[in-house]
Amino acid sequence: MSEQQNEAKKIAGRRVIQEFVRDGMKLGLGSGTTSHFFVRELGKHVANGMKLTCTTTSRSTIDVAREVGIAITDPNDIGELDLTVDGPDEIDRQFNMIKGGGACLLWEKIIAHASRQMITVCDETKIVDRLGAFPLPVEVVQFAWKQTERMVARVLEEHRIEASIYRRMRDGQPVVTDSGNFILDCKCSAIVEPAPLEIELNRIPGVVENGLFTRESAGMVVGCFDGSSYVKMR
Ligand SMILES: O=C[C@H](O)[C@H](O)[C@H](O)COP(=O)(O)O
Repeated sequence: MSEQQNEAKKIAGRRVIQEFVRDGMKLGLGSGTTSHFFVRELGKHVANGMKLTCTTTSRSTIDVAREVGIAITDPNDIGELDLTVDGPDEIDRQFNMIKGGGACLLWEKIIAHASRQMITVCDETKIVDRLGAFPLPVEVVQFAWKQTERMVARVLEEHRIEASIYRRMRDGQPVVTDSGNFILDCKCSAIVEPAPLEIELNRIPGVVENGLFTRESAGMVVGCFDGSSYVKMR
């Protein structure tokens, strides 16, 4: 990842705080490198006295938040959130996203839906004309995962999507999510109709959640390589 891209992520995070975060809010903190830059920026405001009640979308974000002095509330004890800020792996101009490159999609979707508003934070490289270059993650229970994989392949085929599906591995071991599940990464041809695909994948027994987020994002805050940023609302 280039230094320029990291800088664009930081710029976007600062802009989110400026435009959307207010004292007293209940916030959902997203996962991944972009969200972590945002959390680190937020830590500076908390250190300067901003009062926030925060919960997170992954164990990794809990660690980053604590590191920068942000207390984390159990999601069961927070009620409805005002705002969740989270990053995509890809986002199109209709605000459809692929998420889950860091295996956090399930908690991310739960927390996004627990919030009155979700804002996407990203650098300009994440914006695409059509979803599908980034492999679509599907979180599945461990039991009979190869059967679930066959059913995922069938649904993708029904959507006329050519796909290669791989169980995600790291250091020779299957990746296990924060909820104890596996991830199937689906390297797809272009995803033309993400909204029905999102629903149909989730109808498969064994699928816990998939990385298509077609309804959640209310707007995007984009950091650019030239140092500028912009906000686009749905
Ligand atoms: O599971 C991970 C999340 O969906 C991330 O928010 C997503 O992968 C984007 O991560 P990054 O900001 O590192 O590109």
